[in-house]
Amino acid sequence: MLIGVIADDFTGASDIANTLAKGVPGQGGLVAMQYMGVPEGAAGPEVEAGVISLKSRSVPADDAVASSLAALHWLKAQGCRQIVFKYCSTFDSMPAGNIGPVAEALADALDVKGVVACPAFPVMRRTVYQGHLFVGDKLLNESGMQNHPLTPMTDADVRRWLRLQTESDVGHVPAPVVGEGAEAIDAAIRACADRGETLVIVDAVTDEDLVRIGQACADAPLLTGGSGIALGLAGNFIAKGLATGDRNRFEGVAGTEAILAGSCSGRTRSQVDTHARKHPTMAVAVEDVMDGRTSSDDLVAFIEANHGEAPLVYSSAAPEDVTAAQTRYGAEAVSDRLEGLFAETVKRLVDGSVSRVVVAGGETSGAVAQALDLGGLKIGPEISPGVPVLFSDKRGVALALKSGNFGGEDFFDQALDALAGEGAVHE
Ligand SMILES: Nc1ncnc2c1ncn2[C@@H]1O[C@H](COP(=O)(O)OP(=O)(O)O)[C@@H](O)[C@H]1O
Ligand SMILES: O=C(O)[C@@H](O)C(=O)COP(=O)(O)O
Repeated sequence: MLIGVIADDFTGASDIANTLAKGVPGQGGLVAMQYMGVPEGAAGPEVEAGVISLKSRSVPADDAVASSLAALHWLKAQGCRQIVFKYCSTFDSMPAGNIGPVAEALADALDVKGVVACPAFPVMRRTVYQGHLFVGDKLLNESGMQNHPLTPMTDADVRRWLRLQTESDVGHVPAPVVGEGAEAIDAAIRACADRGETLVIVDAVTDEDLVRIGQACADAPLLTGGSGIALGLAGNFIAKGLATGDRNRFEGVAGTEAILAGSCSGRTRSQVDTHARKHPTMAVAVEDVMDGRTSSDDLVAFIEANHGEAPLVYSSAAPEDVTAAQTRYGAEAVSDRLEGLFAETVKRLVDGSVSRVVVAGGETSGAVAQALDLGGLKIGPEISPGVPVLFSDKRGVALALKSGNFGGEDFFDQALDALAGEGAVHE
């Protein structure tokens, strides 16, 4: 294994696994495998990029640090030369963490300072400029992310947000330096390290910026960021002759299907509305779940009654409804119950006949994937930017784990087709 990734959620893990597997146009990428938590045995010898999915974004900081260090330990034991800590391109975190504490703990363990921190993902219009994170032309805190149910992002200055979470000061490499190229970036990062800054926010507005940053960090033991931070990394290993540019092949999975949405992002809610115009959908009301009137029996029955019709169950709701539910029952209690409901539902469906599963929402995907005994997931073709086909040889199941904010309007149809081996849009 050449490169090891510690991802703080499951959709984020498949996002960066996709980047590493896609690699460089014309040159190919790395043989990538996504693991659900820290695996017990050793990785297969063919794996060049191992991506460990943790559910550490919204847990207490100490727990996030402990699971990330366990992941680091396993990845180092597989021979990884470079580690990436992957978090969300919208920098999802609370003022108390977990991005800062985990990144600093990994840096300490690897004895390194001047570690890049760059959430930019230009293809999804997340850019970092003057240390501020934008979604399209909106500052992060005006992009809708200020309403996130678990990690409301109320400050777009990621240097200031990260400083709330870190022990040492946070450095910054501005866009003009990034534009100068790998050498200038490397020198600027070294200067930050010399000042004792453990983490360094690096501006990036385009994919080319990210490739330059990746090249500057070819020998860095640790990088942190969104999936964009990996854009140049597969190429570094291929250029050194350490990787061949091969990737997994995927033929498609036949069988019945289920779609579950627990994301409340604007994008997912709009995808749900679009899907509902053509397919059977079931809305899951929080109060019915909390009061025990809706259980996995209802969801399983609905999906099974609509096999072949792309059935969708969703709890996705508008910000005012989310706030009302959280005020009434408590945010953690609502998330726990909904995630538990989706997890139990999928477990029962996959134990039955379902073999194509699409999930919207990072935390929701984490709960669902943990409930299934999937083993390592191979990375197949890209369905939509940041969302690849995943397939489990162990269970004969193909999945798409979609970040709430990712995918086009007809994502759910597109994903089911791709899981069947038809019509994946990118290679
Ligand atoms: N109607 C709802 N009210 C309150 N919380 C909800 C509702 N529906 C889903 N949630 C919770 O909100 C969280 C959404 O997070 P996540 O699944 O990561 O989506 P995203 O990818 O958009 O961040 C989950 O914990 C989910 O259980
Ligand atoms: O970086 C990203 O935007 C995604 O890979 C990601 O982490 C998404 O998280 P969720 O929106 O919670 O699914």
